Amino acid sequence: MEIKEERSSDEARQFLPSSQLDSLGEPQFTSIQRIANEPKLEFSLACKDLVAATRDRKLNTFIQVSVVHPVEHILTRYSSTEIVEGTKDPLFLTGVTFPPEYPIYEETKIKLTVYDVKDKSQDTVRTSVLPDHKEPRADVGRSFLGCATFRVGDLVKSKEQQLTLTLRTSDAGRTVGTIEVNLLKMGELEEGETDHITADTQDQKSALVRECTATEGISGKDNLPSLNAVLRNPVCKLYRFPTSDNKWMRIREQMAETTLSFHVPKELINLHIKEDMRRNQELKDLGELAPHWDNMRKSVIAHCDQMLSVYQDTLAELGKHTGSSFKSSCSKGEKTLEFIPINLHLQRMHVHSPRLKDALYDVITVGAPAAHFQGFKNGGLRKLLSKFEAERRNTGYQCIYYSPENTAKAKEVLSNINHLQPLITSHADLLLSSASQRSPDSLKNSLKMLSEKTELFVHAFKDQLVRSALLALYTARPGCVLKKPAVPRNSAEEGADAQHQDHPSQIKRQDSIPHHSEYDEEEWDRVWANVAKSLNCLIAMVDRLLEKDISNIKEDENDPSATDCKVLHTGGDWYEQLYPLVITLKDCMGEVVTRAKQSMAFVLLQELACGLPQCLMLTLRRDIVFSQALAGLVCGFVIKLHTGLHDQGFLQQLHTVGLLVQYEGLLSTYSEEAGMLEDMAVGISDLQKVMFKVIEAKSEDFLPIITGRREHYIIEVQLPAKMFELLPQEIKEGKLLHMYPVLFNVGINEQQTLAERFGDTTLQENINQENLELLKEYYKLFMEKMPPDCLPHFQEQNDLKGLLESLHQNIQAKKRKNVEIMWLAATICRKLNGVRFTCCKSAKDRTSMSVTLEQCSILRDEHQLHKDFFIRALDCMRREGCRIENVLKNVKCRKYAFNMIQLMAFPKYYRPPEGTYGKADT
Ligand SMILES: O=P(O)(O)O[C@H]1[C@H](O)[C@@H](O)[C@H](O)[C@H](O)[C@@H]1OP(=O)(O)O
Repeated sequence: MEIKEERSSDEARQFLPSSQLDSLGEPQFTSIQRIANEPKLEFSLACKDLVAATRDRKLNTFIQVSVVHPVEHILTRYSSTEIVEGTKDPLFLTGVTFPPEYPIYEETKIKLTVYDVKDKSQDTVRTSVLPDHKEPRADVGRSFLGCATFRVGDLVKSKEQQLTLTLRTSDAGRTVGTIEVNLLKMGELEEGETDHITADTQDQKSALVRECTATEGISGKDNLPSLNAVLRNPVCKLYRFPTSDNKWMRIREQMAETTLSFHVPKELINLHIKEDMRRNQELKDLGELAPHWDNMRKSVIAHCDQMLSVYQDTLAELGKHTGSSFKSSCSKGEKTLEFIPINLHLQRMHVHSPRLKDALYDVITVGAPAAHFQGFKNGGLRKLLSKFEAERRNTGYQCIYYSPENTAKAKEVLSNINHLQPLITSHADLLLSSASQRSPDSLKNSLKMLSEKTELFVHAFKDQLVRSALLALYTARPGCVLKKPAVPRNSAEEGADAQHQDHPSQIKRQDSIPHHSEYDEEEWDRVWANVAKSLNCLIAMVDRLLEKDISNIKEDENDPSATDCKVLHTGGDWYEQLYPLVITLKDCMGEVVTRAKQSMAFVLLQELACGLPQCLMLTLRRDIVFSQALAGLVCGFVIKLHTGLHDQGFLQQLHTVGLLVQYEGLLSTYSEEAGMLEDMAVGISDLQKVMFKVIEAKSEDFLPIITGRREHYIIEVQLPAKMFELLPQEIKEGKLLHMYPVLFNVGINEQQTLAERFGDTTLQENINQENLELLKEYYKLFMEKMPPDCLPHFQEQNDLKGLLESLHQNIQAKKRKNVEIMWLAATICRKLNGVRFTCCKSAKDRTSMSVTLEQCSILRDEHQLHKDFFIRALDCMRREGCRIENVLKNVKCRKYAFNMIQLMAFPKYYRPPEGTYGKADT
């Protein structure tokens, strides 16, 4: 029989014979009845009276689960249980679950093979992909005990929902015990069913009682289309753990990749290309410049064009990418995948425990957003940006220094112009068409819109920066050069900045051209004020026309015979009277636009020229890091929105306060990872520039839409009409939703030991301190804006206050590898309804240790996991759970990439179980 190793549900299609592939939707096999979006089949396993090959040997067993296809009889290795030590009656905590899309039918057979593990560290079969031997070799750390096969239909139709199978040796001869298969129904559990099993091993001391209670479905089948649009290749695991009062709780662990890994970066690069093309055009449109400035412009444009082609090439490459929707850890240094987040996944724990409501705990796991291809030789963004800014200030380069704030302001003014000018033009045209139709209401409306937009437009130029830049540009025109800086009165660049706002000293003034004293500073005021004046004229004219109209109507009421000729006469008048005023408004606006655009483009020219080519490389680096961070954030937001749709408190919090987004970083502050942490800190902080908006989907394409520019992005998340209806009015009306990202980092590996002993940990300390302040600000806002009883977890305000205080103290304490910081920050985040992220370099090894620890700690603290089973639960999740599958899909090997030295350096609960770690090609 042919053997295959199960990978993902997508690949599950490969297990079907080609004749079946076409009929996947309508198989000729009997499908298993199930609830939409719920797993197809779930069962738990236990063995009884196992017989060891040699007497006196205590058995350490696990079961390997394989699926036999009904037609082709291909055997697919599907999953395994954990190893239960020292008993002939093992009860396995790891169950088996088949996700909704898995091709499994009543006719499908399942083979259960029991192995005895002799040496856990040598348990290579389960840590790598090897064919199943009919007679497994005993020299690989385990030996075959026996196997049994059953038909899925027999299990689902059995009266007791249970099968007891005889285990036989492979020659179908000797009986070596029995296996009990218990069907589980997570969504619709029966009341009062109990099953007492007393374990006889050290780990299974307590009497285990299985009891099921009815549950409220929380997976939300209505959410399917819009959630399915972003989630891919789910992996699903099932466990049952005892509670402190000897009941069973069931845990479904899920992990899925997301199409957003590629969608968001592609959208973003597209926007960068548009933004940069527009900027390059604006530089070209600066008009005639003196030779010094013109050469500078040429050089800047050449560099910018080069950079533009880098973005275009990357986008083209990403366009070719098909297949998997995640970037593996091995691809982190690939140039064409620079913008894609590493190993981005949703990690979900669904808890169904007796007497408690079902609960979902989500963590987004992703590699630290960082520019791996550019490398970390000179550090990361945090250092690079401040170094660059300091150098730019201090070098006497031949250009004018504008502070980062003023450069950002210039970009904002340009963006406002580009946004408002077409709007004003179209409202002005609407006004004229209302006039020609002689429609008073529509005239009033279009005038209202026109006034609003024109006021915004006029307001956009109030900044002193525009004045100072206009003068600077004036002096940069051909023939005008100055000895002295051309700083106008009340310059925007005050204090230190003003000293640097200078022209190249070596350029001499030519006497034939105007001195800056000849510059008419008031001219700009006049041009600018003309827009407002021409708007006022329009308003006055419309008022007059409308007044006249009313008086005509009154007259008509007295003399109806005069109506016809008046309508004709005054109708024509309206358009004719307004037309010249509209043209004047457009002309005045055009004049302002030309001047303002050129002056602002001149500011941008300085920014670029001062730091070529580093500034473009830094922008690229920042874009790369931001793209990775944004893909994760969008994924986190979409999932949070779907799970919180029925929680009115959360929705209110979302639009009144905003969303807390908490990142747990596990990077060390030593060597390259310090650079990664610097990148990550900037990338996360840049997420403050992002706002979300929820819109109703008009088609089946639910993917988010991104608009904006580097300083400010809006992400429109689409929901189907039925779900959109559930939102509060404010969100439905398009209220922008704010993000509050915070990062807390605690390095835990051997590199961090080095940093603590011989290096420097200030980077981590500073980041944690800064982000604590941000978290406190969010908490303050939350307390001000939200009623105290609005959150499900928010029973005691003091709770949160105490946690924040404790976090504060732990950060101050500067204790080594203080993982308490992470637990506190994560708990605060959950209590504040935030989105949780966990990141290390690749989100594969350390992240897996951390999320599994977090899951088990939640089970202990919130769901009464029996304290004796804490470590066993942790080991189950690490050995057979979603995260080892994550390792497999990244490096094609089921081993966490830790060696003994690394392990010894980890805090105790971050160490994986024996046999699950070792050398792997990462
Ligand atoms: O997922 P990570 O923890 O970043 O993986 C690390 C691992 O912790 C470390 O022990 C190993 O030596 C590798 O550096 C892993 O990183 P890769 O990015 O190479 O997977």
